[in-house]
Amino acid sequence: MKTQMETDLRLESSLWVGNKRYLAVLTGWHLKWTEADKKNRDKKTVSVPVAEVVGVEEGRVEVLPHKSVEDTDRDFTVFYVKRSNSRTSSGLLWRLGRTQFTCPSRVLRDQWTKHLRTALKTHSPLRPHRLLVFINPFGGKKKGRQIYHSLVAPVFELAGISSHVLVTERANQARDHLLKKDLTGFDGVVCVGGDGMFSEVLQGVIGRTQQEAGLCENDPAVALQPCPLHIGIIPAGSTDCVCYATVGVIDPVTSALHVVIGDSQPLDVCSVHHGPGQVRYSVSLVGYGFYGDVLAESEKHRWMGPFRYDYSGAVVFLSNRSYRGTVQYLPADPLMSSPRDKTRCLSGCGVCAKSTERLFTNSSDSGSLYSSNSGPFSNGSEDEWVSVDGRFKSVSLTCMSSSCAKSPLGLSPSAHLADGTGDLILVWDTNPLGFLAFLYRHTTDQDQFDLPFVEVHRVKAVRFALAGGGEEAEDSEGLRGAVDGGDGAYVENGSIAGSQQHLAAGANGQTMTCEDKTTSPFTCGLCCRKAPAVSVWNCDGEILPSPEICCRIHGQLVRLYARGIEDGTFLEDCTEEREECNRTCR
Ligand SMILES: CCCCCCCCCCCCC/C=C/[C@@H](O)[C@H](COP(=O)(O)O)NC(=O)CCCCC
Ligand SMILES: Nc1ncnc2c1ncn2[C@@H]1O[C@H](COP(=O)(O)OP(=O)(O)O)[C@@H](O)[C@H]1O
Ligand SMILES: [Ca+2]
Repeated sequence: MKTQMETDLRLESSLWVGNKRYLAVLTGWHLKWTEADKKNRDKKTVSVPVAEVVGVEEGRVEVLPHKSVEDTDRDFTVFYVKRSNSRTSSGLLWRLGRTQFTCPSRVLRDQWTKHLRTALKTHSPLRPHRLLVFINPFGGKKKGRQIYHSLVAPVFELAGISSHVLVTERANQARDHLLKKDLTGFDGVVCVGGDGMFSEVLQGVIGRTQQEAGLCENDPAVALQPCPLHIGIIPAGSTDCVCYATVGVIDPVTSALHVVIGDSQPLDVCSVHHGPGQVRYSVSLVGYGFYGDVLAESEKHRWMGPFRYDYSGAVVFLSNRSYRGTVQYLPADPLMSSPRDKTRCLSGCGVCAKSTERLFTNSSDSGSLYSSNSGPFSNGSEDEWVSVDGRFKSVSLTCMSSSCAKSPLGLSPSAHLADGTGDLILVWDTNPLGFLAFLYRHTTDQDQFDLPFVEVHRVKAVRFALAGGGEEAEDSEGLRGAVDGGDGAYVENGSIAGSQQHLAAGANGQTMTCEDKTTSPFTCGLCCRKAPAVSVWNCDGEILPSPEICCRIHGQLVRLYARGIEDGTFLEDCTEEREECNRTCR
């Protein structure tokens, strides 16, 4: 049955596209046009959901690479999302589709543009009108500014979005701006950069929301307030994992289109409490051991650009480290899903949809995870925690698959973007060949969890402590203790990179100075009599100063301008008209 709105918006006319006549129909939900002068079986219909119309302009208009307008009074141009057939990565590339229609009269042209604009307003309530854009000019291959101005700004302009653009001059400028400045009137924040830049925006947006709600974000017991501002990511970094895992492709135009049509993807966030009053938020990797060491090593080679991770990965792999620790985790409900169930979280994911209901109605998944009068390491449901003590190559927690170009299925291929859980991956100490096999499987579709020294658990919270109170670190030969007032592992003279003599963390904020005074703790690892006993945590590309942490997953705390990964397989062999297909072709 048609709604009143659909009836009001319905328009049907015979229009021309080039030298062919089409029957064009605007229903409440779709704009369709079908060739009029062909026999039935040859007729092709193009159908665009109104929600995917980017803009409507009078005249014959072009936008990319440069804007040009031929102002004729019987023409109008419709811009919309067009999916590209090329399948180079896990999701679908979006392009700006454009069709120029010619009407029999100016009156009819004005009727079409008016109806289309009304339909857009009615169907896409989350389309942004005003955006705050942060560009990191130094991220990735240093092309952030160019990417924004040549590929993204024209699309924003076409969609009638007004953007306030800030090119950052220092690290944490975007975070500080979001925490302190007036944000009235902005619908969303867009970051042009990599995961580090996204992380800054995440800290700012979540922090600001909690400040305004009067909540203490440092207390792991507090149920955090979901953030009203949407976040858009224009990929221009090195790993771009958050973009890859939520869109499926690293492509600035695709991401810009998700922003302008006001797509909305909820995202789980992990709060990582790493000392009294110290919290950071992560959506992808919280990793100790291998991933922490790779990040610490890579910071010294930023000049290499994205290749620094390959180089540092090789250096760290060759240093063959493993670390002792106690990992405790609070398992998620095994009936909901499992990290080994071979499903994938795709656009419109049923597991995430069910979780929305559960997360916002069931208090046991939100506020009462920790009782507010007890610390994060002791709470009402202590007997539910599982404790594992041992020596690990790596300990990783991820709220999403964390897929990226290096690993198209990610650290945990069946993880969900918005189910309120994270996946904890424990890789026990093993021989270098075994660990290489584990790493290599990330680049293929082989199951990286199907190895005897790997385990994976779906969890709601995790705690990590140095085994034996960090005694092993203090005992390490080749390291002599030096108290430095609480900075953490691999802090080089108080900062992460840049000095000659390095320090390694001991327990309780104590750091150790390497006697050999080599430039890097990792090359040192090959020459010191004993390797450092403590690694660092990699929190979405930032090094945490303390090895002892407590993490809690907050279901659907933020929203991205994205819709999850679209499964393109159906488009290729789809014989239905797009509006009949209830999968990707919706
Ligand atoms: C023998 C082949 C080995 C290949 C191993 C592939 C494993 C890849 C898993 C990558 C997970 C990425 C998780 C995301 C981390 C980012 O937040 C972080 C910062 O990114 P950016 O701000 O864009 O610089 N990136 C990393 O920590 C890099 C990890 C690279 C590990 C090899
Ligand atoms: N203008 C700037 N100068 C130096 N560092 C910056 C600037 N703007 C942002 N940053 C920092 O740069 C780091 C890396 O940025 P990112 O965009 O993630 O690039 P990449 O993916 O190459 O690491 C982030 O941690 C961010 O805080
Ligand atoms: Ca999740």
